[in-house]
Amino acid sequence: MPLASHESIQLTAPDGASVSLSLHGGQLLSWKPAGAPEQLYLSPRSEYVPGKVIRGGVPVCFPQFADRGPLPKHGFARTLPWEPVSQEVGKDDALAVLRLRDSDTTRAIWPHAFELELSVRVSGRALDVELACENTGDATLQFTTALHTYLRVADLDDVSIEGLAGLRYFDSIKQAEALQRMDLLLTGEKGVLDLDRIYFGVKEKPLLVAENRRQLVITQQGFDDVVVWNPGPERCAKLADMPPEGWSEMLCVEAASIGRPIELQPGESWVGRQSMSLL
Ligand SMILES: O=P(O)(O)OC[C@H]1O[C@@H](O)[C@H](O)[C@@H](O)[C@@H]1O
Repeated sequence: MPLASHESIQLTAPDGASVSLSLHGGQLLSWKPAGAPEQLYLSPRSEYVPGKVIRGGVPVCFPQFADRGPLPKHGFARTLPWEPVSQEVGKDDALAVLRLRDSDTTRAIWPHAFELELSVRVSGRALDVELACENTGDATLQFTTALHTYLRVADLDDVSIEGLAGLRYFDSIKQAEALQRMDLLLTGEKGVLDLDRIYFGVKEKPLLVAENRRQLVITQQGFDDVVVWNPGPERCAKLADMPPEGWSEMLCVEAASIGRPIELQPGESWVGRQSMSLL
C-alpha cells in the first residue's frame, strides 16, 4: 500500500533533483538526481504499516545495529513515526529535516532520553543524508547505528565496489573475520551470492560503486564502518517483503558505526553523514 501524502514528503530542487521521505521510520524512499533515474531500491512488496519495516530506501538503524544486542533487530527508529521539522527549497538545493525523540515506547526498551534528527539535502547529482543524535537525558548513553542505504542496480552481476581493499571485515554469515584483498566484484555465478559484511575503520575513505557506465561515489563522515549486504536468492526467498528476484536489483552500502559504539555524555551530540554523488 503506498503512503498517504500526509505520511510522506516530496522535495524537488530547482534543478529537478528530487527525494521522497517517509515519516514512518524517518526513511528516505527515493532519490532521483537531476537528469538521472531513481538511485535507490524500494521493494514493490514493502508494507507501510506502523511497527513494520519498509524494505528499501534508507532505513535508519538506531540505537542498535542488526541483532548485536538485546534490542529489536536494527533498533526501533525504523519502525516509529518521525515528526517533520522543516522543508525548504533554496536557490540550488532542497532540504528536509525529520525528528524522533524518546517516548514511552522507546524508554520501555531503551531507558534513555535522546533526540535524533535526519537531514536530507538534494542538489544536482548529489545527496547528503545526515543523522544527528543528542543525549537529552542525564545519564551516559551508547548506541550503534547505520544508514542502511539500498542502492538500486540494474543487474548485481555488473556491480563492483572500489575502496574496500586492505580493510578487515566481519563476515556475518560465516561469523568470522577476514581481510578484503581486492576490490569487491559482485560478479559471479547467479545463485551463490549471499553477502553480509561489516568493514571496520573505513572512516572517510571514498567508495566507488560502478555498474557499467554508472558511477556513484559514496563518502561518509562521523561513521567509522561500512556494511555491504545482499541477501542473494535463497535468503531473499525467505523475505516476505521482497520479490524473489529483488536481490539482483539491489545492493546495500551502509554508513555505520558498529565496531566502536558511540558514547554520548548528557548534553553531547554526534553527527554522521553519508554523501552520494552520481558522476
Ligand atoms: O531484514 P532486516 O531486518 O531489514 O535486515 C536486513 C540486513 O541488514 C543488514 O544491515 C545486516 O547486515 C543483515 O544481517 C540483515 O539481514
